[in-house]
Formats: sequence, structure tokens, C-alpha cells
Amino acid sequence: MIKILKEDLKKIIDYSINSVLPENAVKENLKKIEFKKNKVFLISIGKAAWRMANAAKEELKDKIQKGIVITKYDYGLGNIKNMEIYEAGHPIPDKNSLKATKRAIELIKNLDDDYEILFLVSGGGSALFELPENGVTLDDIQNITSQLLKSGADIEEINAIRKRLSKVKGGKFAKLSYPKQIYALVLSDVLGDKLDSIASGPAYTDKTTTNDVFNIIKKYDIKINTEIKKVLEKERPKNISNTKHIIIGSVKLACEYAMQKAKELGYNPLLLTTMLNCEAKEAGRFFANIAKEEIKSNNPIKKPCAIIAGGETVVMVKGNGIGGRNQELAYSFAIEIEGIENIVFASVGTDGTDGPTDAAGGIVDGDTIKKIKNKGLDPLIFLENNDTYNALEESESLLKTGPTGTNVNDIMILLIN
Ligand SMILES: Nc1ncnc2c1ncn2[C@@H]1O[C@H](COP(=O)(O)OP(=O)(O)OP(=O)(O)O)[C@@H](O)[C@H]1O
Ligand SMILES: O=C(O)[C@H](O)CO
Ligand SMILES: [Mg+2]
Repeated sequence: MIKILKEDLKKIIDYSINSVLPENAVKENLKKIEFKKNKVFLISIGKAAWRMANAAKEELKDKIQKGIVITKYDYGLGNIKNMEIYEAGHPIPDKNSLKATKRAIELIKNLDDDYEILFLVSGGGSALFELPENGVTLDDIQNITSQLLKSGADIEEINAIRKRLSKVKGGKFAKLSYPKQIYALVLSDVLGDKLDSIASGPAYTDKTTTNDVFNIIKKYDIKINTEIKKVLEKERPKNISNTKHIIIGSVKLACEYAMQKAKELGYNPLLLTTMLNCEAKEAGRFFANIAKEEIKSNNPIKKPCAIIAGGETVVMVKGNGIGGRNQELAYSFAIEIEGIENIVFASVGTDGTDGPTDAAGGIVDGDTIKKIKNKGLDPLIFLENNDTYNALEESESLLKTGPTGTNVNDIMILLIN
């Protein structure tokens, strides 16, 4: 029984991820853009950058005369005609992020008046598209980003800070490109699809205030020096007039496709939320509470059922193990449902990389914790040490997809028979 549940769960995940791959989304939405000039410069940033750029090139062909792609290491899939392809550091920017970004700006500065800009944006863009603001060094950015990523701050909070430390975020890229028109196609990995947060909104007006920024610094006890403090006080550009944005994919869509596939496989689907953003291990426990209620009283939906959620949880990393938010969520679920039969649960990053690991997430059931105990290991220590990658590896519960080419947050699916 578990075997079938697991197979079904994997089918649902595959279907959902395949349905939000960027190619179709880019091609369909390009039809909505009315370019006014005959030449297009393409700039594509983020984890999905290569595939989005390739799809745009297939669709617009030689109308795209030049372009640059900036993606994460190993996410570039070869040459694309007329394009420069760069790979750089993620989730913390490195010198290749800066080199590629500098090059992008240089290319844009040299474009003649016949060009408009097609800007393809996907999650991960914040780390990959980066040029430090005057008075800020790459070291500063690396240090502050790394503090923020471990602090439990959510992506909107993290990006509020990133925007101020950068010359290209928070609408500054649009200002740099002015008066060229920018058409942005955005694959959203931010809950609620907030355009000023996705990849730190390079071409979108920053909605955060200086007050917000210092509240975040205080709330998460981020250590900054006086030079950085001065930079953080500077306002972002307002009145950006040369950009148009279209959202072309999101976690909501991924959840809807998961529901569709679950139904097709005979499960009653229920969508809990597309905005899950609490602490990962709390979310795991909450899902376990729901699973127990379901098993006991067929509530909130009749079995067999698929209970689905989308979102992006946070982890306050305190230990020195390896893992990611999906692995931690799935593992904490497993701890709560040890020994219970006929349930399978997965939490997965649609981009295929959960945290700094080669896994997309975890897929767990009532036997997961037993397997760990049978090896004489203590299941709780892994969680305490944020070492859920190793815990899931020991229990054959890692979910690996490899880089998927898309990036629309995380999905959680609970199947109960
Ligand atoms: N050992 C660990 N256990 C659990 N979570 C971890 C661990 N180490 C890092 N993380 C979490 O992994 C997150 C970064 O992973 P990941 O690359 O999947 O982020 P992402 O949100 O997909 O990136 P982006 O938003 O730039 O696309 C960090 O926010 C951090 O909280
Ligand atoms: O790059 C980023 O800032 C995150 O992935 C959110 O878009
Ligand atoms: Mg990820």
C-alpha cells in the first residue's frame, strides 16, 4: 500500500513541477507584449534564467539581437545564439555575480535607440544579479546575506535589506536602463507574487521604507557597521516609468496542477493554503496534526485524500548539520507520525534544490523514523542539529529531482488512504 501511495505522490509532484516549467509560460506570455521597436536585448536572471531565455529566443528568434543570461552554477545548459551565459554564486552572491551584472549593464549602456529590453526574472535573481551600492563591498553583502539567511527572516524582509545594499535592485536597474523600455516576465517564487520582492525587484518600485529596514535589522539582530548603516538610510528610486511586468507562473498554479493530478489518481484533493510561511518544523507538526485528524475522523475531507499546500517556510539554522526547509518540514512530520500506516507526505522545492544540498526535499511515511532507530541513531538529534539531509539519507527518504529549470516556491502533499 505504502508503495502505491509513494508512487502516486511522486507522479503528482512530477506533474505539478512539469506544469510550471518556464518554457510554455514564457512563450504564451510573450504574445501579450507589443514591442514598439524592432530590436530586443534580452536579460535573463535567476535559477530559471537559461530555460526562460532559450524559450524566448525560440519564440522571438532574430528579433533578439543580443542577450545575457545569469544563472546559478550548473544551471546553464549550453550556448544560446547571440547570448552571453554566466553562472554565479547562490544563495550568496560571489565575484561572478558581480562580473556578470557589470557586463549586463555595460551591454545595455551600449545599445542603440532601436532596442527595447526583455527582462526575464526568476527566483534566485537576488544573489545572481548584484552590484554593490557605493560604500558597500562584496564581503559586506556576503556577510549580511549569510546572517539574514540564517536569521529566520522571510524573503520579503531579506530582500528589503538586499535592495538597499545594491546598485541594481529595488528599481535601480530600471533607472540604469532608462529611457529604454523594459518588459519583464516574472516567474514568481514569492508568496502573494509581490513584484518588489521577487529577485529584489530590479525594475520595480521598492515599497519598503527606511523604518521597515531598520526594524528588520533590529528584529533579527543583524550586525552592521556604520558605513552600511549610512547606505541603508538612502531611499530607493520612485516613479519608475519605463517598465511593464507580467507574472507568468507561481506556486498557486503548481498547487492547482497537483490537485488536478491527485483527483485523476483517485484522491479527493484539498488545497489548504498557497501561503504557508511559518517555521518549517512547526509546519511539519501541523501537517501531522491534520493527518491524525484525517485518519481518525475523515476530516476535513473524505479518504482517500490529497491535502496540498504551497508556500515557503523558514528555518532558524542553529546547528551545523546540512538540510533545507523542505527536508526539515518533512522530517518533523515523520517524527510526529512514526508507526502510522497508509500515509505518505512530501515537501519539495519546485526548483529541485532545497537549501545548500542536492536534494529537492523529503518524502516520508510511518517507517521513516523506525529506519533511523533501527540503525541505533537518535532521530531527534538530527532535527536539533538542522541535519535533516543526513537523517533522510539514513532512512532512504530524500527526494531528488536534480535542477528542474523552474522555481515557484515549495509544495507539500499529504496522501492518506
Ligand atoms: N542545515 C539546514 N537545515 C535547514 N535549512 C537550512 C539549512 N541550511 C540552510 N537552510 C535554509 O536553506 C535556505 C536556502 O536554500 P534554497 O537555496 O533552497 O533557498 P531558496 O529560497 O530556494 O533560494 P532563492 O530564494 O534565492 O531561490 C535558507 O533560507 C536556510 O534557511
Ligand atoms: O532571488 C530572490 O530574491 C528570491 O528567490 C525571491 O525572488
Ligand atoms: Mg530552493
